[in-house]
Amino acid sequence: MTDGHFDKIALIGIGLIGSSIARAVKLKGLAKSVVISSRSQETLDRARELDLGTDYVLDAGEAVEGADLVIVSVPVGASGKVAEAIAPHLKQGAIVTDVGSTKASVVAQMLPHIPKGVHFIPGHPLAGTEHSGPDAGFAELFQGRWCILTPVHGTDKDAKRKLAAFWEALGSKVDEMDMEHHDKVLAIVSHLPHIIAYNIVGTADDLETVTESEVIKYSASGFRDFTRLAASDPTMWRDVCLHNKDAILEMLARFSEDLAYLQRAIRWGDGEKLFDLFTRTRAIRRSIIDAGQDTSAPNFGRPGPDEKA
Ligand SMILES: NC(=O)c1ccc[n+]([C@@H]2O[C@H](COP(=O)([O-])OP(=O)(O)OC[C@H]3O[C@@H](n4cnc5c(N)ncnc54)[C@H](O)[C@@H]3O)[C@@H](O)[C@H]2O)c1
Ligand SMILES: O=C(O)C(=O)C[C@]1(C(=O)O)C=C[C@@H](O)C=C1
Repeated sequence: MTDGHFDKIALIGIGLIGSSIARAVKLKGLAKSVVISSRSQETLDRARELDLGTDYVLDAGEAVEGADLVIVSVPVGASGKVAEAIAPHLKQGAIVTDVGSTKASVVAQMLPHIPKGVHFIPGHPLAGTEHSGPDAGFAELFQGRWCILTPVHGTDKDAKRKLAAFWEALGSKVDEMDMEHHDKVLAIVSHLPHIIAYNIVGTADDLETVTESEVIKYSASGFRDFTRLAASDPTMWRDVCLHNKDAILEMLARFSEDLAYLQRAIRWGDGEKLFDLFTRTRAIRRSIIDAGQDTSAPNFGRPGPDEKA
């Protein structure tokens, strides 16, 4: 097998991430066979209609028989049960990975079930959208995005290299993190933004009853752009919140302290504090775009022709 290629890949879960992997593997010819497994016959039938793989099975254990690479792409709260189901069917030397948005909990759930001689290397592609299901995926999803691996102690270096090469073949940049550090970083850059988006949509909806007027109807592009994340899958984000609870609560506390600072500056009319904060944070947002991390609206946030940079 050359770098990034595997004879047989098994995809457990074929939603946005699983189907994006399937499409990219097919486009780049990274596997001789791709077995797709979903617990839902309807989802499996749709995956077949979309021609995402070579074989389609309901039973995850059957799917991983003889597989060289197994990728678990299910809500993080389900990863332990999937690991338990596939464990007896994994071949020696196989690589098992996941794509879960939290890592410490996934490792705690999956690692106890992984047999000796099988390489478990947790992963997380920092790429996605607010959409779900096999129709939502696209081959380019991972292009130019980070994929974080959080190897457990004693991980085989050759297996790790093969998995990193696979993600690089999908277009990702690969880095490694300790799983606890990953969960803290993702709590602020991903989990908190989703929680805030869900929350503000709820607040706006509640205000409609309080103001006895239509609030959401008059929301403009700012509200729409800010709350895109609130369209994300409830099952996925329920699980993220429950399985990264400590890091999320720590970041929520920090965020609330900073919000109190902002609230106080508004209450006391401290325009200088507000201006300084907004200037600093706008520069940070622009640096994210300049670093090429934001592909949603490449020109969004850049200074207009009449704006000072
Ligand atoms: N959506 C994103 O932007 C994104 C980005 C990076 C990582 N992830 C992670 O990828 C994983 C999959 O997310 P997604 O966006 O592809 O979700 P999705 O809802 O699009 O697909 C989830 C898949 O898991 C299956 N599934 C659901 N519950 C299951 C269960 N209890 N047992 C077995 N299979 C089950 C579904 O049938 C579906 O095939 C999650 O762990 C998520 O945290 C998501
Ligand atoms: O772009 C989006 O809509 C996403 O939610 C993708 C996103 C994120 O950036 O927060 C969401 C969850 C992940 O685990 C990784 C990426």
